[in-house]
Amino acid sequence: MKFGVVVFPGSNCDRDMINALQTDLRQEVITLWHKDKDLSMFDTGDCIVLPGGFSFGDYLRCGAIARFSSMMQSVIDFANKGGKVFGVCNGFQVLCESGLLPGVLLQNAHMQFTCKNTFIRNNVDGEILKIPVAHGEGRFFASEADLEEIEKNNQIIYSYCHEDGEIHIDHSPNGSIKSIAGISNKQRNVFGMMPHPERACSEALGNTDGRKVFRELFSIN
Ligand SMILES: NC(=O)CC[C@H](N)C(=O)O
Repeated sequence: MKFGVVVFPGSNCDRDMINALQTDLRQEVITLWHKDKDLSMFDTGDCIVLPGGFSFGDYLRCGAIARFSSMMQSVIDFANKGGKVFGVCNGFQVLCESGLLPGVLLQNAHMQFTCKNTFIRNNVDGEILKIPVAHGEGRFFASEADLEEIEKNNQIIYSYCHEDGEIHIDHSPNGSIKSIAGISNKQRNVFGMMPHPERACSEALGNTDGRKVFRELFSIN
């Protein structure tokens, strides 16, 4: 399986993502520039990754400008053909802005940028992972109708929780509705999450829980 990592002006987690995929997970990675649009080297078994950062300086709203880049039009077409797309942090914000995922990421409830380890629960197998967050606008919100759909289709892939697995708003770093840390689309080929699994893939960093996220979502070894 091949991964394409899209770089926007202001991306700052692209190197971490490429390094985690290549070095820690031993995957083939191609770096993509936001002004290009060619994805012909990927097939639908591959994955396009939108990394974290401050694309276009977070002006207007996080992800609102990146969503109009020529590469994003190709990424939307790729997703609509069934290709896998994964957005982390700013990448998640871009996916919501582009309509590939429902909902929106609002400013954190406490109005501050937060950078710390959090615990998240995988809602498929209940596994609890320690993964860091680093964002100012990570409070997931969706309309009542969208939220009903998201829950009905089991699209909440990760929820913030306590180390023991309890889900309560107090354990959320940003006040997300339903403690949502990550969701998928209904077809399960587009995924977005605020925590950064690529920052937790190396033994040198003292945490390899992030590898489990990539393995769970993309069935890689
Ligand atoms: N690390 C990131 O991707 C930051 C995301 C975003 N720009 C925010 O502060 O919310």
